[in-house]
Amino acid sequence: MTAGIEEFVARGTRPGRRWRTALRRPLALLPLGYLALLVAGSALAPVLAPYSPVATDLDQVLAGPGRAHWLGTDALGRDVLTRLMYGGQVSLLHAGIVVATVVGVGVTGGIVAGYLDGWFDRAFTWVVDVLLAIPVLMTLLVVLTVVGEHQTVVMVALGVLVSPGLARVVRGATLAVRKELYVSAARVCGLPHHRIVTAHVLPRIAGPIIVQVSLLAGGALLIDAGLSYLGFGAQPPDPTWGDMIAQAASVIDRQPWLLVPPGVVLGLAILAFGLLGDVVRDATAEHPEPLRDRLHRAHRAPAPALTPRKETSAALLSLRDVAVTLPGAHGDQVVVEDLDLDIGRGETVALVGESGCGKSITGRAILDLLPAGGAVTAGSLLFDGADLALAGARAMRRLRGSRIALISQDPVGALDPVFTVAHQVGELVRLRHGGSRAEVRERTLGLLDDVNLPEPELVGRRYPHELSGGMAQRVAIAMALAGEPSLLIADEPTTALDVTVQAEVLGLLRRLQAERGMAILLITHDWSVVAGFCRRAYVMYAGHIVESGVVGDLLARPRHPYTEGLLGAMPSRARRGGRLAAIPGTVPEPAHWPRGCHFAPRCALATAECAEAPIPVFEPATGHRTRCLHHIKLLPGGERDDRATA
Ligand SMILES: Nc1ncnc2c1ncn2[C@@H]1O[C@H](COP(=O)(O)OP(=O)(O)OP(=O)(O)O)[C@@H](O)[C@H]1O
Repeated sequence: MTAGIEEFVARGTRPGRRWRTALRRPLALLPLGYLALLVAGSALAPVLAPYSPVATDLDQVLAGPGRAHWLGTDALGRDVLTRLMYGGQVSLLHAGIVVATVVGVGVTGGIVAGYLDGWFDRAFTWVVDVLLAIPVLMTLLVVLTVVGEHQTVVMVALGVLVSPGLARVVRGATLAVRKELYVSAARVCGLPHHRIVTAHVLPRIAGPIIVQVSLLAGGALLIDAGLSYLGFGAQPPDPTWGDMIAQAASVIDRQPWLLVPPGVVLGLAILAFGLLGDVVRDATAEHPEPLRDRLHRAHRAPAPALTPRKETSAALLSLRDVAVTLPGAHGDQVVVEDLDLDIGRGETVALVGESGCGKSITGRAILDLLPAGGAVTAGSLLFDGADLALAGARAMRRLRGSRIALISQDPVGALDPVFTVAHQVGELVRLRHGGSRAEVRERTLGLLDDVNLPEPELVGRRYPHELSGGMAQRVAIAMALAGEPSLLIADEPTTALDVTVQAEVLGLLRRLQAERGMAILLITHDWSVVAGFCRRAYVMYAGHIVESGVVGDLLARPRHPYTEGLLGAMPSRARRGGRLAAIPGTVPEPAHWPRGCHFAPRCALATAECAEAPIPVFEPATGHRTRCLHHIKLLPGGERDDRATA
């Protein structure tokens, strides 16, 4: 891609620039200019208006437009232009109050509810539903009867009454953006909530909000005029546009012209707000969706040689008897149970198993990023000696991204599509290390260079949709490294990449781990990745760790039928010309876990006692554990040194 095209793409995708360009179009300039004229005319009325708004001239009653009175006079001989200017003060102020209330109540509430989810969202949705059931006009009339003379209160009440509709739209939009991987990634990186909302959520939902608010502003002007028309607005002799229309209507048979100035001014103001909304909607609609299905570049590179790993025995992360519960269709459901897992400093450990076994949920439990309603309901999660389960949300936020980082299987989705690579990496560098612009830039480029991105400056200027899958994963790794974590959780980091790029990314992770002494928990279902990358592995099945040990031992002497079945399904282990062995059946949903061994219904070795009670953990060899009653049968002439550890 040439620099010119890149510049064009960048110009086309950055929301701020797109909006500025959109707002410079004639279609936008016209309503903007008109509204600016109205605001300036009203604000400067005391200086610019030719007469006093209440000055009467009974010799000039119902005069048409002329030199003395450009827009004529009303039934009391008051200057129409002057009253239009002063009337604008009231009408525009009232519309402003309604809009401010809607933004304060509806927009802010909708964003907070959609972003926080959980009990606040449920309570907010309930309140919104109740408010939506209240008839706006009738309630407004009641408010007018009670506090009619306090127009500000009336307008605030109107704002509150019309807020629920917008709150729902905003909540829905925020909820959708919140589920985007790049928002989760921002949370994993430890960005504070207010920064995530302002930098990553708001830009994505600002379009619909502005469209709705501009339409509401026009609607508020109309309602305000309607109330004045009905005599509920500001009291005479103060002018309002609605009151001027009402007075013109009463003398329409004597001077029809009198209806034209306030009618046209009001009508054009409503039209201007509507047009502005259209322009913003068009600008938003032109925003291209990120191209997530970009082709990955395949480079024919030899598999990187294994480099020695720095490993020590001291446990950095130690999980004991951990249980995780998630909300299910029939109430809370245990999805991870009785889980023990250790990772030493600088160690690379795999968590391996089929889809749906609970690997990702385990990773998310460590990061305190469980789905809404999920919780660690038993056990301890010690990280560097401190229990994460007791750490509290604030401490976890500080820990995420700095001491523990995450990379996921969808690197493009983990990047915010509206910011450049350098902006996103730089944001984390600034958060973690502070420093001047130049220092942040230097560190950012250093990180991009560290992850082997060619021409870091050029890549830094790109947007996520301009990256290949491999490049995006390198950027995600650079972001994870920004806080110099001591533990990196890599959740299927190479699943979405083609084989050659997979090898490059694994090689990169291996180099970074060796250089930085960082521990890695690799979540995967791919034994070839485990074999080439990890020292130890935990095999997970239906919420249980069923076997763990040094990878070489697991590959050579699996002690659980599930591990044996998984290894048998590896293409590299299949006999030439033979069929791939597959484990019959599928992983059961947590609601259908058997009482005893979870694997029993799919296991060829299962006996009646497997189904009777939970299976204890055995340690047939030092450091090699299995949750199988029949593990001896897996070794011809099996060893008889079993010790139950649980
Ligand atoms: N947001 C959620 N709400 C309720 N249940 C969930 C949620 N996410 C996952 N689960 C359930 O938790 C269990 C474990 O899922 P998890 O995603 O951890 O599996 P996994 O082994 O990582 O699989 P995959 O490799 O497909 O991600 C599954 O039964 C799944 O249905």
